[in-house]
Amino acid sequence: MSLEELRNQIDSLDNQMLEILNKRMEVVKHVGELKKSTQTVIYRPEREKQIVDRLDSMNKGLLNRAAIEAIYLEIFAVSRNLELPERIAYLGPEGSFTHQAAESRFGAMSDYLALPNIRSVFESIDTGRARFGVVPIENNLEGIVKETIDLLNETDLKIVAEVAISVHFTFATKAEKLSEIKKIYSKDIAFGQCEKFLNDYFAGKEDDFFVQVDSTSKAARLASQDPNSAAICSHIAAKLFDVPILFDNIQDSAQNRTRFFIIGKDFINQKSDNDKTTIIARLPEDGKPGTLMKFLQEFESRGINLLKIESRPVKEGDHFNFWFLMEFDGYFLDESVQEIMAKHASEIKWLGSYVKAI
Ligand SMILES: O=C(O)C(=O)C[C@]1(C(=O)O)C=C[C@@H](O)C=C1
Repeated sequence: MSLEELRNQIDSLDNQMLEILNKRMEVVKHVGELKKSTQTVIYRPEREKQIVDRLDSMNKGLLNRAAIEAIYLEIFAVSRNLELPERIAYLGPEGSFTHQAAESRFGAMSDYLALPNIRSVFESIDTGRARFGVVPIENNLEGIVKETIDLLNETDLKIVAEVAISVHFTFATKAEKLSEIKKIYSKDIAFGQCEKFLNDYFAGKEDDFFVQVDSTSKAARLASQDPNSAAICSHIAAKLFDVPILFDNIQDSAQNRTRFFIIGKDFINQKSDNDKTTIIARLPEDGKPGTLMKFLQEFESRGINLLKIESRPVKEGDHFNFWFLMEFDGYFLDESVQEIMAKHASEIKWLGSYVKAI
């Protein structure tokens, strides 16, 4: 068949797809009207997962799961915007890994708001400037992002979903030679993830050679303004700010992944077939041995699989007291989870139950 004939086939299929997509949007519009009249939330991550799972399981064609998911995330984003445009705040500026995580979930069509720090993302949701926020929670090499879990403890915002993306760092600079570089900008966590590279090329430099900034894309912007500096940043940020990439993939591990939370106000997911729950536990500070162990046994005895436990200082008085962020398999209304939540009601703050992505 000639190229022209093949293209004619594509045109005809595109016409059919457009017609079907418009039909889908008609139905979505009705869903939006229904949700408006019943005041229910638009974004339903568990329903989106169900749709992708179903399509993947019945799929017999050339598309793989990742391709189906990528196409449908855009369709969902367009659908949600048709139902009710909702703004998404993220730790910016544009080109940050958080931006990449936000786009991987909310698609290119959503209305985004880049904010300078994690606290302002939380505040934007609290004040209604944005409906959802995207913030980093942990990296598999560096560990937890303390600011995010401290803010989850301080505020009443809930976890709507989790997203994980692979992190690749580049070393970008306008300098012609490495010897011309007088400082390197990056985020604390990124410096930590590129230690081997920094030791190979910049061992023995003074502490002020490494300048910590709020985000890796801010680092790229600063490096674009000063040819005697460099940035450790994402590929997109280097491109966005026009800073040439001198070295690519400089991270210590090829398996470098960051996990992000999508947070929202007054948000409760419906149960899916694969949920995770996050809580904060403030156990009594009576100094009795075994308090934490007894609490953990509540999970073990009910067959609940614990996934994570992180301790954070209470920051009151001069004691060494801690609270714990805990994650486990299951949905908050599961009978076994409810038993623990009821028994320890005054000690537990529920942060959300959401589709497990990791
Ligand atoms: O099923 C819904 O609740 C919808 O609003 C429709 C729809 C979709 O496009 O299929 C859109 C947004 C939700 O996040 C989930 C699904």
